[in-house]
Amino acid sequence: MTDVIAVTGLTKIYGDKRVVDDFDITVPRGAIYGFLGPNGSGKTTTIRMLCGLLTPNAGQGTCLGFDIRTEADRIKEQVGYMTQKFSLYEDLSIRENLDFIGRMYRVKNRGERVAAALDDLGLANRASQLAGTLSGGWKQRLALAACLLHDPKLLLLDEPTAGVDPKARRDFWDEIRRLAGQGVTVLVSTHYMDEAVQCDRIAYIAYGRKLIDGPSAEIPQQVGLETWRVEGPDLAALETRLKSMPGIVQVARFGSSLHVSGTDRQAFEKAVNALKAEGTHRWSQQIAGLEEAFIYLMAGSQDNFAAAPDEAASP
Ligand SMILES: Nc1ncnc2c1ncn2[C@@H]1O[C@H](COP(=O)(O)OP(=O)(O)OP(=O)(O)O)[C@@H](O)[C@H]1O
Repeated sequence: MTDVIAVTGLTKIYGDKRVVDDFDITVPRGAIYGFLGPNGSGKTTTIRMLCGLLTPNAGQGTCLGFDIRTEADRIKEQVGYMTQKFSLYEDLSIRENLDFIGRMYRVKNRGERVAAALDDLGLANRASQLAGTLSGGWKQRLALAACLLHDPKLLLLDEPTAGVDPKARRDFWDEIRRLAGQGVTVLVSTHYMDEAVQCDRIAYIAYGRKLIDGPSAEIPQQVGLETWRVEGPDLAALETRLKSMPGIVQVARFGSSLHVSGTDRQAFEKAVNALKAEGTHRWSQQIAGLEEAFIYLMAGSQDNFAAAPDEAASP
């Protein structure tokens, strides 16, 4: 089995709303697969269908070689799922939480495994502390340790670093890469661009529909942005002007420069050439990166609660 996840047509309907609509995904073994999209776009619902926690209204496929509809129990045994909200018991100690998870998964040599996890975490001397008293970064590390206790082959991480400081996020990603190097497959949802860049592949979802999917290095090309970088005086005023010009679809501030993008080459170049002719700023052509592509996609779909699905069909 080379594909750890292979599903097609996944659909989930709540009331009259298709919160996940005809979703396909293939995740190869050992990949770090980024799952991006605005709030309410259906990422959590999809993750839950993939591991058999939710039954889809339509669609089929396998996770870890097991049928997502009929073999959910087998899938759950081999998946480590880190939920968006801290899901350990705040009023149990760190050790009690790990021990409880170990029991649930019938982990062999449980005492040793829990002790090793506490050592790895650097929490051995605080094992009796209540989990609820840990800081956000430590809670996240504990949650990751807990979902690794049974040696899962697949990690499903739902916004694991939300609200965590940059150092803790970096450490977390070092650990994710180490695990992927050992052959663990990782599907991770995130809103952070610096994390998206670290993924081998990315799927972008809005209103339950997949808008784009590919190797992260190829996403900017798929989005098709032409980009220029502008430096010079009074960028705020220039930004306002640029935003009102036809052909310009995005103006993003990057430090002391603006990255100006368009998708219709002719209209875009006409706008850029008019401003360049004024001679007030330095213009240099830029290859659009994942960051520009991501800002563009996010801007096009904003928050999924804010508009009707038909308005989100294209970014
Ligand atoms: N049990 C449910 N009943 C009704 N609607 C639901 C249910 N679960 C999720 N939804 C709706 O489905 C949509 C997708 O939610 P989901 O949590 O999957 O999105 P998400 O992309 O994970 O969002 P976020 O980034 O905010 O976590 C939302 O509009 C949500 O309100």
